[in-house]
Amino acid sequence: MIELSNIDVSYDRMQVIWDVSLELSEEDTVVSLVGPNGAGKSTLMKTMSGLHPVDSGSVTLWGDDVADLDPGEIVQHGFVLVSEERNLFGEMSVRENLEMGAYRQRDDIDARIEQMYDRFPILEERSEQRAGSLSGGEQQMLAIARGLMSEPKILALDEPSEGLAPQITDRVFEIIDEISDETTILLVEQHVDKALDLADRAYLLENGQIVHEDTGQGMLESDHVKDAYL
Ligand SMILES: Nc1ncnc2c1ncn2[C@@H]1O[C@H](COP(=O)(O)OP(=O)(O)OP(=O)(O)O)[C@@H](O)[C@H]1O
Repeated sequence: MIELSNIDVSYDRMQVIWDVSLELSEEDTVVSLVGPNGAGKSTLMKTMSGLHPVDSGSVTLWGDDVADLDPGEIVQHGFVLVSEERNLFGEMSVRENLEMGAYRQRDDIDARIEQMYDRFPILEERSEQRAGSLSGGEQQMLAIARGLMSEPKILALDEPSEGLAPQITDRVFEIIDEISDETTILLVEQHVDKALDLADRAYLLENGQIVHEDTGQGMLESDHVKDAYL
């Protein structure tokens, strides 16, 4: 579905990604990208969603070069990024935020909102409330639900548990597990143990390079990962 081939990425003249190749296929449920702060995980996600260009190499979605697509077309191709910042419309209601998530696909919006309310009952309770007034956990659920409104084939989640209490974090991981039955998840998470536990495959990124690829379980058992990240 998505393929990165030998990509290099820089900010101004500082190179932060070096010769990275990875792919996600229809068979994947959860693919986790782990590594220390500053390794380049968010940058890779931004590159995949067309928000940051590559210096060399290519990023393709279903065979089309991402560089030739605008961000809306990338969503239509089935790749949605829920970034760390969540980017909700704080002054708009929960329901309006969900409607915005479907801006590229206006059919059956009400039915899809109902599906989201079934999966996230708290959002139905808060339906008419301003998104900005929700708790951190509720905002994260809204950000995920809004991402799902366009029925992506790949949902990329950048640090979904950022700033959340442990109990809410556990709920967010349960939700990711549920969603992964229908949608491939690309996950970046500071809770490395949880991210690997859910993952069918994982990549370890250090200093902008992929240094290890394995199953989630294999990575959990790796001495290097255990020593450095668990
Ligand atoms: N907008 C930017 N301008 C300049 N440098 C940046 C920018 N964003 C990220 N970087 C740098 O690129 C490198 C990779 O950052 P990135 O945020 O992708 O890492 P990360 O693995 O997601 O880390 P974290 O877990 O801390 O978010 C870091 O050295 C970072 O300082």
